[in-house]
Amino acid sequence: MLKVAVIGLGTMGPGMVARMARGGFEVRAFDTSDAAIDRARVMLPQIGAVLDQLSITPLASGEGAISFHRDLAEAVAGVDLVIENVPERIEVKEEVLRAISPLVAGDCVIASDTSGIPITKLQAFVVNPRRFVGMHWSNPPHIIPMIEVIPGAATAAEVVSFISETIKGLGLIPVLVKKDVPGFVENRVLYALLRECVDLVDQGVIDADALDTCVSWGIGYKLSVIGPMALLDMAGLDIYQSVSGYLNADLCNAATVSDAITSRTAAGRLGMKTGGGIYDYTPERIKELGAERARKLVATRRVLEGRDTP
Ligand SMILES: NC(=O)c1ccc[n+]([C@@H]2O[C@H](COP(=O)([O-])OP(=O)(O)OC[C@H]3O[C@@H](n4cnc5c(N)ncnc54)[C@H](O)[C@@H]3O)[C@@H](O)[C@H]2O)c1
Ligand SMILES: Cc1ncc(CO)c(C(=O)O)c1O
Repeated sequence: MLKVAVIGLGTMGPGMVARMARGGFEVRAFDTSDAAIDRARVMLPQIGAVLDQLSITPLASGEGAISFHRDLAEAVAGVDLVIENVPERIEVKEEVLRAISPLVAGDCVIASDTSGIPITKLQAFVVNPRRFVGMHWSNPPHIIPMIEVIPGAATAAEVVSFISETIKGLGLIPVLVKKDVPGFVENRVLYALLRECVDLVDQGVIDADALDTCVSWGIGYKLSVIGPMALLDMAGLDIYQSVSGYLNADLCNAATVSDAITSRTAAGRLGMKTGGGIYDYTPERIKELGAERARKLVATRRVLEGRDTP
């Protein structure tokens, strides 16, 4: 049985912990915050119910044990894989990786769930960079099956294979990112899209809720079935060439973050986690949205996997 430690139990942690335990791994869950540990404990049953709805059943050998830890050495002792999952600030990741690295066995693999900090940069913070790799999950991690695998400059080929096979062994989908570029692939695409969306709302081209409807029921819906490269062939490369010819130069290419975002974060409006961001949320509405989105994501995934042919 694979032994895994997840370091950081915030937005991503509980779903990762539950998903790997469901795959039979022994999972050690660590956070420096008691509140985060308590929240993760509370979330596990509801995450498990979503995994049941996805027909992601425990292996015959049963679900892996989950243990919670406040002592880092205890959390990572004897594990095969450590997943660093702390805030997306390189100074925090450096501190955590430098703390973890001397505590693990020589053959232990350390992976980062970073959203886009180059793996080669993070490799500088561990004793054995050959055993360090990017393992970028997507939110919500217990539902989205695709995980990016990103080798850094020093990552050993067998470590890439190990992580890819581990992901496959969970019934998830590893995608190899061949070059260690900032943002990897998923977030480069997502952030190009988000930059354009924020700019369109900033310019008054469309209201925020109408933009969400436009993208979700237009390209979002389509891309869930037809990937971008396949879409080019469906639309016609001649159409893409003609439209790009006049549109590319007009797209947002801002190198800075919109004031609409920076003013909100400065005011503490971070989104659902603070009760308001682009939209406002009550605790009840957050719960409603969480359940509704999980239900819809589960139903969509079941259809995409061919489990529920309507
Ligand atoms: N939120 C997303 O949509 C998403 C998706 C994929 C990947 N990621 C990436 O995953 C990582 C974690 O993201 P998140 O959204 O879960 O962050 P988060 O801020 O929600 O949670 C971070 C957790 O780390 C804990 N923490 C802080 N310092 C710590 C330390 N020294 N040791 C152990 N725990 C510590 C915090 O208490 C918190 O519980 C980031 O690198 C992020 O970019 C985020
Ligand atoms: C806004 C945003 N930023 C990063 C990520 C993943 O690293 C996500 C996501 O997983 O959905 C995201 O929505």
